[in-house]
Amino acid sequence: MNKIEIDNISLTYHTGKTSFQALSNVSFNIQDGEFVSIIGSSGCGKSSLLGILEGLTAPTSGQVRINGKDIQGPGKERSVVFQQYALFPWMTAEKNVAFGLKQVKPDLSRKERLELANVYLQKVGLAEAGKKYPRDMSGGMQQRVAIARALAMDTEILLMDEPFGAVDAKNRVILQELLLKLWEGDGNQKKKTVVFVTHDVDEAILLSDRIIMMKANPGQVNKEIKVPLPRPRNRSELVKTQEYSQIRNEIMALFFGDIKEKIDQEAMI
Ligand SMILES: Nc1ncnc2c1ncn2[C@@H]1O[C@H](COP(=O)(O)OP(=O)(O)OP(=O)(O)O)[C@@H](O)[C@H]1O
Repeated sequence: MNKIEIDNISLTYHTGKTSFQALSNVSFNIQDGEFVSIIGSSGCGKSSLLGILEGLTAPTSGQVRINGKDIQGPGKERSVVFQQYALFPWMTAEKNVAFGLKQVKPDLSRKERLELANVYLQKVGLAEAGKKYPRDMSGGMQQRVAIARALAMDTEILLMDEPFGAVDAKNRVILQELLLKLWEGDGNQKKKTVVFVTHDVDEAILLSDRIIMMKANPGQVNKEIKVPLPRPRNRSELVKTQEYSQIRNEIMALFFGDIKEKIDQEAMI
């Protein structure tokens, strides 16, 4: 079943007298419970597309349907994790997580919200950090809180815009493993539909069922690439397989094709 239908989306930004077409005729569907990454060179419109899925940006033309209905703005079935942790600095970790719950589970009491917040902080390895403020946490810890907040909201769809882009290499690997473990679950829970924007090819292959490669000027879908690697996935085993190398090589060739013109132009300057 299609969870998300992106139907011929175009987006033009207008700034003063100038206009810029960021997206052109973007169409693809995302299945219920599918993990889809959007990847492509800088400026190809990945964040713009995610903003449209979030409901904060209206496309200039085209439609996005979720569960078969046109979206009219942000909705309770979607939660978002950004690159910058977007935590409220004046709230403790548990209150940041509980705040997200207030919007989607208004029937819970304050005490119940804080309890649930702590359950999710525990899931992301922050059982002891509930009373800490963002200023007292590392970037990696803050991003765990942001993930806990999104997961605690228990929305059907999780939109993630380069969520590990601002953390160091070691924490990036740890957070990728954590997300993979939480999303794959133990096979008994219903999987969330995830749309994950990244620049990192290996991250996209490790996590995704399918990768949407975009290209720039204007932003459009270049190719959809299936990632039929078995789950649960193990990074160290995966990278040794021929299938992994094939997918990686295909993506790198597409990337290079997209940026070659720019490299050639700069070489002539
Ligand atoms: N509010 C805006 N007004 C005008 N132009 C914009 C606006 N937001 C984005 N753009 C332009 O639209 C294009 C796509 O931007 P977007 O941030 O969606 O790309 P991206 O693929 O996410 O880039 P990156 O990987 O660098 O984050 C870029 O050229 C950008 O400069």
